Amino acid sequence: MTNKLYSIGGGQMAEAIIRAVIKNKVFDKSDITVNDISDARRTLLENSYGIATSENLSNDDLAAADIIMIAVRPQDDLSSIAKKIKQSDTKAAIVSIVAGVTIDKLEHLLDIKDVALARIIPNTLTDTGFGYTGASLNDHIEKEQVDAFFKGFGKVEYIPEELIDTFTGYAVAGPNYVYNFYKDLCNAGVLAGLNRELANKLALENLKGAAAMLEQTGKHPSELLDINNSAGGVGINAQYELDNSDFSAGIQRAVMAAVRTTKELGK
Ligand SMILES: NC(=O)C1=CN([C@@H]2O[C@H](COP(=O)(O)OP(=O)(O)OC[C@H]3O[C@@H](n4cnc5c(N)ncnc54)[C@H](O)[C@@H]3O)[C@@H](O)[C@H]2O)C=CC1
Ligand SMILES: O=C(O)[C@@H]1CCC=N1
Repeated sequence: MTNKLYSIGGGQMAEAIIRAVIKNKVFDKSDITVNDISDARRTLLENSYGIATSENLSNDDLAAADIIMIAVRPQDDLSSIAKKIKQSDTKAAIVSIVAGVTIDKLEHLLDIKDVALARIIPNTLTDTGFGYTGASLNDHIEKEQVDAFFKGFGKVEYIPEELIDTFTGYAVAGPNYVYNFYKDLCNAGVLAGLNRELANKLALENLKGAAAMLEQTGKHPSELLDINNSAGGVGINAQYELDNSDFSAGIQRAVMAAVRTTKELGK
């Protein structure tokens, strides 16, 4: 792929995407430019990845791009950014990674006739090859314009836009729930008397192994729990305490809060 990628915003998520697409040879570093208002971010991106950066949005850069990625936060000045994109007369496909902001709102802000637009929600697992990006396309973009780019930083699931906030709170915030579970499991091991290193190692192995069991067997977790919990035994006693706690509802409330916040941020 020899296209040019121009990212407006070079924060944590843009950096993770850029690192992956360079590593996976979807873009050459010489074909990537990042515009960011932060001196510190521009310096870090130049030094770490050898890509070009710019402090201001230039018409020439925007016009030369094949893909323009909007990677600022929902609270940032999207309106001025959209105006500058329009002024450049660019023919680039616009890809927004901004959580919560709808295609309708983006089309309205950009005010470009038949603009080719994708709203995506990338996953932070970009370095691992795991993690789905959720992508919704408007009526003027061809999947082929962006598919290779999206696959350059993980897996992609094309979904109707009405699902994208749910996808964000559930799947994109998903590693957070797992990190929390891992943290608490490790602490439980330390509480029970294992040293930190051993507790962490055993918990990580179990996370990977349990995921592999779910994937390989295709069984519902309740079936696997039935195998593991012998009558009157260790597992069923642990199960009783989990069932008697806020464990299930806590996870479900957290996901619902994440979905709700995604919707609120986009307003
Ligand atoms: N961090 C995450 O896990 C995920 C983030 N996102 C979305 O990605 C977007 C960026 O998130 P992060 O990278 O985490 O935030 P961040 O705060 O690390 O990055 C935002 C960057 O935009 C720059 N910026 C702000 N206003 C600007 C402007 N007018 N012109 C140019 N640059 C400007 C800031 O200096 C900063 O470097 C957000 O909209 C977020 O919803 C989407 C999926 C996951
Ligand atoms: O918390 C955040 O801002 C990002 C956006 C979606 C998931 N995490």
